[in-house]
Amino acid sequence: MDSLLKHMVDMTGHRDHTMLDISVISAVQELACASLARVLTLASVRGQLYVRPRAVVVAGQPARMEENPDPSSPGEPIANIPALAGCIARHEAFVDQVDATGNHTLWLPIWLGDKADTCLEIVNPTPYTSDTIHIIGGVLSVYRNFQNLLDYSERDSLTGLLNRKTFDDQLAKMLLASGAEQDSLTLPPGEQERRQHCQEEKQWLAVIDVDHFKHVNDRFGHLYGDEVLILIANLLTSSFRAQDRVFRFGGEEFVVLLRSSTLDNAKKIIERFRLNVEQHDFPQVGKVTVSVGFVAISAYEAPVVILGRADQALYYAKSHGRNMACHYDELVSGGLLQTVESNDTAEFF
Ligand SMILES: Nc1nc2c(ncn2[C@@H]2O[C@H](COP(=O)(O)OP(=O)(O)OP(=O)(O)O)[C@@H](O)[C@H]2O)c(=O)[nH]1
Repeated sequence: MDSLLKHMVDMTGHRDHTMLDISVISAVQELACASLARVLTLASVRGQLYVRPRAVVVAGQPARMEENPDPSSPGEPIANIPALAGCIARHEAFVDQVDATGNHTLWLPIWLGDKADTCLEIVNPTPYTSDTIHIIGGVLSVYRNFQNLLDYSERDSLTGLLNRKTFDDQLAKMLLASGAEQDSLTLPPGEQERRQHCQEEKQWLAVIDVDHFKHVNDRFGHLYGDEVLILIANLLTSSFRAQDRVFRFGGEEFVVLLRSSTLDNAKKIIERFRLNVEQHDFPQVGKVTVSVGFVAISAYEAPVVILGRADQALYYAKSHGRNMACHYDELVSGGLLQTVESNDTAEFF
């Protein structure tokens, strides 16, 4: 009982999804004396469910996050794990399967209404007692409630997108990850040149602003204005990829962090979104357009500098006709934007 309480205190002491995941699998692994426990993400892509591990703990070792080896892949099709696929299809609380080596795998989806986007997987050489399943079920209920609470504090209440506060945390994490990656690269002779020729995958930041939104509010009223923002949030979510992150920054401004993309792909994805908005028929309001400014994220630049550059490209789009996406570096190299270095940051004129 002491151990259970200790885990509950630990779980509810976090303000971060990653730490909460680490904390829940550590608790479950210890309470079930499991050889392995994982937190799985269940992602729906074009109507198909995929499974991807996001945290793992092996008995005797500390829990750790699982890096996605291929960010462009949504994971393993759930059809490859028939027992779990059946459990999800039947909306069951758990399913237990014994494999050829005698190991028992217990899957417990975290249901929120009729949707489960997280599942716990616990592997054990011996069968689970009903007491163990009961205790784990209780831990998972606390986990689910706490996850809900974290979601609520991280999201914008109108659109359901991630909010500005979450953006600061996620950008800091992205900068840390890309800094570590860049530092670990010791390029052999010739590789530097080769990389400059082929397009490198980078992280990108895009700032999106609805054009003439004040006019929408003034002409149709705030309720229709709000509906436009919700529909644009939906178009953002459907136009960008599952590994990208979409934020409402406030008002009619949105920010997207695009992960691991070449310049050509980043352009294509952003342009696809801009066109999706242009072609959408907004009820009552009719046509709405957006302007976009985007820039590559560098681990060696302060967040305020990166954001400032994307804003400058957005400002350029706004003042040159709107309904367009502008790439900061292209504007600078084309002589359309000028930067002057001052101290260690760049300023614009
Ligand atoms: N309906 C609604 N309107 C909002 C919300 N937040 C901000 N606004 C409005 O968004 C409008 C933004 O107007 P401006 O900053 O002048 O920009 P704009 O009219 O889009 O013009 P450009 O950006 O230059 O194309 C203001 O009228 C704000 O009141 C919101 O949550 N809901």
